[in-house]
Amino acid sequence: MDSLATPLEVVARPQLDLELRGIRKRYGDFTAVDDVSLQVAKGQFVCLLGPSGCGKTTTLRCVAGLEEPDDGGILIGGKEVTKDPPWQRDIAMMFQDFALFPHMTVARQVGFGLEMLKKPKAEIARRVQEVLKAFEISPLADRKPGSLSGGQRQRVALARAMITEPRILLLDEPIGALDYSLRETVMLELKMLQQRTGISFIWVTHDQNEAFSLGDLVVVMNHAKIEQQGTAEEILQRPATAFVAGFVQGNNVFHGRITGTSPDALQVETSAGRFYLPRPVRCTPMLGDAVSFSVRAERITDSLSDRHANRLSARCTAVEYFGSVRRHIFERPDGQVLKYDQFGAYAARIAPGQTVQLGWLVEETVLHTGAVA
Ligand SMILES: Nc1ncnc2c1ncn2[C@@H]1O[C@H](COP(=O)(O)OP(=O)(O)OP(=O)(O)O)[C@@H](O)[C@H]1O
Repeated sequence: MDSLATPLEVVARPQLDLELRGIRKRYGDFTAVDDVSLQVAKGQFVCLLGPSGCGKTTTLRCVAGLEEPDDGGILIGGKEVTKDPPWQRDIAMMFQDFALFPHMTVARQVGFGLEMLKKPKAEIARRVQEVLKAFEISPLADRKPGSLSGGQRQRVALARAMITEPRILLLDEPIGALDYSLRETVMLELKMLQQRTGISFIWVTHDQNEAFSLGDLVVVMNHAKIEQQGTAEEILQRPATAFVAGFVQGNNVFHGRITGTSPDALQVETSAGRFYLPRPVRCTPMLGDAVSFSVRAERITDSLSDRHANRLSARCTAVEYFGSVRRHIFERPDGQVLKYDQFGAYAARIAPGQTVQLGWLVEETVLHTGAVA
């Protein structure tokens, strides 16, 4: 076995489908993936989420064996594969453009992976029939990709990827090319398929709705690094960094300095005023430290009581109605913009132009404590 570039001992952990140990990939002077570590449990649905260019696809290509990392190690099913070619890894890959072969029939296309593995012809024919049936594309068996709709092409690409029953399916923006109207149905189907087959999915997307509704584990990347990984709820409710808080929908992010500490609270001075935060358990910020924190738009209220220690006044500049929520946008003279969401079924109370006192509880304020794995 090749030794890993990291000094870590290789310990087989068969319960993990995938383990990345500090992988790094450079193109000349540019680092596309920087010290990325990740553990994917058996049958997990993992979404790599982040803005364009943050390194999601490069990470996926390293797992696939299409790129070789400069440092770090990759284990699939407990076996080190860092230098193995793609076909020796227990994976399959599906791309955004589906990468179908234009001159091949659907049936041949779907069986291609088994042909490459030199399986007997009779076995290939039987498996192709089964898989075409499972993906409800049997009537398309003799058609070529050019005559298929986007949704049909997507099914063919998926059937082709899954026929070899890989341990891990790598999907790069797999529904990015589909109409919006189709996406929700396809997402639900894919989630059910993933759960039924127990194959781990590593799904790259820049769409947070996709990531949060599908992923058992969501990995947020920025500038080649992992900023935070966790469940959708952990990331939405406890963003670890100002980047994550700003990237996911619905957070108000503040920057300031610590001006007071007590055993259970921190006092932070910002351009929008003084605010109070629960003192974190795992780190001890010091007086004068620069910090950032956030509060979610639905945690804010304009019905204030003595309990709302965090308050500010701001002018409403816009109200947007989304059905389930009514979002108010506020601005302050110091430039701080604030989002305040009300349950959409409630009657409108605030109109653009009004200046309103807003507040939230100390315990609803989240201090960003840095990258969290
Ligand atoms: N072969 C290459 N040579 C040079 N730079 C590259 C190469 N491949 C990727 N990069 C750069 O590495 C960075 C990360 O690219 P990557 O495709 O992994 O990002 P991404 O997060 O998947 O973005 P997107 O969502 O736009 O696909 C980008 O700045 C990209 O230009």
